[in-house]
Amino acid sequence: MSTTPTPAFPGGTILGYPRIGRRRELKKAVESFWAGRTDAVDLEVTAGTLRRETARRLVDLGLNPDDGSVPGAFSYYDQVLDVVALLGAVPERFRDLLDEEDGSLELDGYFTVARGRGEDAPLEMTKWFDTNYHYLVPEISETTPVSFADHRVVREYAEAKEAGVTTRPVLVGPVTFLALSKAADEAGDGFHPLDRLDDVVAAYADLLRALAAVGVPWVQLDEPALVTDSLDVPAERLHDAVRSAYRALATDLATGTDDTDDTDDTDDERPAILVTAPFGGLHDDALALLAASDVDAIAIDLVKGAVPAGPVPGLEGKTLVAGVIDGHNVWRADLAARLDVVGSLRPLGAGALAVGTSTSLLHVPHDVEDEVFAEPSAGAGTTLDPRLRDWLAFADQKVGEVATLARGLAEGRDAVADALAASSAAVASRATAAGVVVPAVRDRAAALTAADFARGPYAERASAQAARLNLPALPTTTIGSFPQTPEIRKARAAWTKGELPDADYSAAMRAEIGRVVTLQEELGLDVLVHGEPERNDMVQYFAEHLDGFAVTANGWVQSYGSRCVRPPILWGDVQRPAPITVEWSAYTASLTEKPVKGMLTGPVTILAWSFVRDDQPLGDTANQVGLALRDEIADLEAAGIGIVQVDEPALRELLPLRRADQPAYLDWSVGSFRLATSGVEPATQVHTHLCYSEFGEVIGAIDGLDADVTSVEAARSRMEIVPELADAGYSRGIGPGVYDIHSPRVPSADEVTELLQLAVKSIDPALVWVNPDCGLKTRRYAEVEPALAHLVAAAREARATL
Ligand SMILES: CN1c2c(nc(N)[nH]c2=O)NC[C@@H]1CNc1ccc(C(=O)N[C@@H](CCC(=O)N[C@@H](CCC(=O)N[C@@H](CCC(=O)O)C(=O)O)C(=O)O)C(=O)O)cc1
Ligand SMILES: N[C@@H](CCS)C(=O)O
Ligand SMILES: [Zn+2]
Repeated sequence: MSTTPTPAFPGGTILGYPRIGRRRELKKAVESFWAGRTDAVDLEVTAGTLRRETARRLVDLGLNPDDGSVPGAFSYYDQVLDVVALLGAVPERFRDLLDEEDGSLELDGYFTVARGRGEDAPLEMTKWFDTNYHYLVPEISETTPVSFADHRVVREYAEAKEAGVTTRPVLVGPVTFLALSKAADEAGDGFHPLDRLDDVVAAYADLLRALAAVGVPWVQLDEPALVTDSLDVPAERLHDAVRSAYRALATDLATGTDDTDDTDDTDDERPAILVTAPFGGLHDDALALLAASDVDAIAIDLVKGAVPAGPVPGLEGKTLVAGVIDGHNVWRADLAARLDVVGSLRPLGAGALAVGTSTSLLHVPHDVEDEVFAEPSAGAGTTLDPRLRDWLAFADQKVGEVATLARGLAEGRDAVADALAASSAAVASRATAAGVVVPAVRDRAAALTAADFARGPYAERASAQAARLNLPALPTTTIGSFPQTPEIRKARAAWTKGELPDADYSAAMRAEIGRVVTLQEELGLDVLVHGEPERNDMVQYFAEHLDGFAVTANGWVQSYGSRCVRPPILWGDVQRPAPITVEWSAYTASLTEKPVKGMLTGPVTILAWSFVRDDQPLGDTANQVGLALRDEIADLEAAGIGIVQVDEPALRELLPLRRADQPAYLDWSVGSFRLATSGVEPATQVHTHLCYSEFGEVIGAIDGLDADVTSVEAARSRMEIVPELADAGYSRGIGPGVYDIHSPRVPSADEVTELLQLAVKSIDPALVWVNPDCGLKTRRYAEVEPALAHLVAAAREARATL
């Protein structure tokens, strides 16, 4: 039984912090290691410096250096992969990478599991709850090795301690780890990774003993699986797992023999345990279970989740960490209102309350002060409107907010009265600022009718498009982007800095488009694209050209591994001051006789990959973006572009984690896409593209988009989605990806043929298009050229057999 060290984290805490570095130092160090320019020691030195600087920075920002309030949440690549490494739980194909003595994985091996090796595919990547962060999916079977193999967490604690900060190691919890894993190929029928819970928990217990042995006061185990009901595990099974895991970790390991002992020499078998449940409301049953367990603190998300009803038996011996500062968006909080929410937890009967963030701060940029604030200027526009400075809170500002609220909780509101007043004033100034509400935008949205969301019958569209486009059976195309070469990036970097004049930059991009068109013609593709060289990112680019958005200079957020994005900030009503893509598409069309596909990012994806305003329903914001895109599509059509693709890769990502909330989401998300695309003539062909997720759950919505052609990621799952779509009655064009662009591997023509045959077996071949899984921006030409040549050859061969 634990005697709880209450109150925990009286100065407030955060659940995690960005780890890529303020200037992407980790990204650069990791990529330089991969390229062989530096060795593992160099990388470890850079990472160590970054970790120490982070710990000290968090203390400077107000977190207590001595009581485990500072999270130790570093990762070289991904926190789920870190647990795979902790346990040595790698798939069979990577077992040779494990150390023969202790089953651990060296840094090189760790990256190999993440990135693959020759024919050995890396772990699959998928979205982390409803964020734009991707984790690696562990593959577990009855025989996967599981032990406490890697002591990195212990070493990193010692490193921070040495630098004067007592950190709280952060790990994905055992239940979430297994709930998110998939059964490895060799697993028997009916096996679920959770069948290995006892083994995994035993390894975590060994880790906790090792942490206790070096005096770690607190450990954090993240269990976001407990906020969703849409995993493939029944809630009862998850709850049984929670009961069993935390009995073994919290009850069966002794702790608290002497909480006042500040030496490292105790009889504790484990540190105090904080279990967190970010990204939504914790299931009532799970809260009850955790409260009844012997864990020492529970963190709940009070941004996405509601205040639970109380009292909750068992909480009296625990600290409840109130996640009132939003870890997933960038708006400065109304601190007085947030303090009220903390106060409203009193009826739950917790032994103590602490202030925290709703999620890790991994999902927001480092620091507002890293931005350049100036009146909007010409050029690429990474300066921020000075008004935004006062409205925003990135990770560092959020730590300050947590510290202020904690002080208010401990000492009373008067102690922080000035800070509360300043935050309320900032929130109020945002509400009334010019551009936040634009009457013309509101009037246009209010005048919409059902007719604005619908096109004419598909049969009529299909025949008009066939007559106009005159395409062969199994038409070939690509998803839009071609490789973003170092030359393109260099030119854009120079242009952004003002070192390359607009005309020269534009000429460089046009030259690139010319090369991409020539290549596609030589390859024999049927529908051509311009290759998107002018886009830094498929969302940021549009945000730069729409009113109501701001973009940052240094607001990098990790998307996966070393890849980062700078999510735009959607702060006001959205409108399109001028056409965005028309000039590029029209120029492309002037270079070829083949049909050219215009390329836009859809409203849902623009919202999903931006920091969105929180002062109106997301559906209203989506319709504003939808209307701006509708105007863009009308202009493309007027410029003679006969095919327009509107990408919605994030349609699945924004799907609410609770099933009850999903129908309303699907309604507005599908609606905003239809609003964007329904203004065109029947002869204009609308494509959409979906990737990065399992789309089985949104099959109905894919049909509801009413696009003439839908391309979907399908190569790795071997066309799994095609029969699912056919069974659901989907009967418009479908382009299941036949080239897995996530891998440097070049598929042979035979492999492409095999995938194509699988597709045409389960759906009318007249509907099938031939394309890669996604855009080619992250690949190199040396891979893309042969892969596309094989794709075209396979399509031609298949045509002959139809
Ligand atoms: C499709 N995906 C996307 C998601 N979210 C988005 N917002 N965008 C997406 O495309 N989510 C799901 C997936 C995630 N996938 C990816 C894939 C690839 C990246 C990626 O490559 N990111 C790049 C940064 C891209 C970018 O913003 N490029 C800019 C700036 C480039 C840069 O760093 N320039 C250097 C100078 C370069 C030089 O001199 O050579 C600099 O500024 O220092 C651009 O092209 O202008 C990355 O590097 O991580 C992300 C998500
Ligand atoms: N048109 C985009 C879609 C990515 S999801 C591209 O090709 O990169
Ligand atoms: Zn894609």
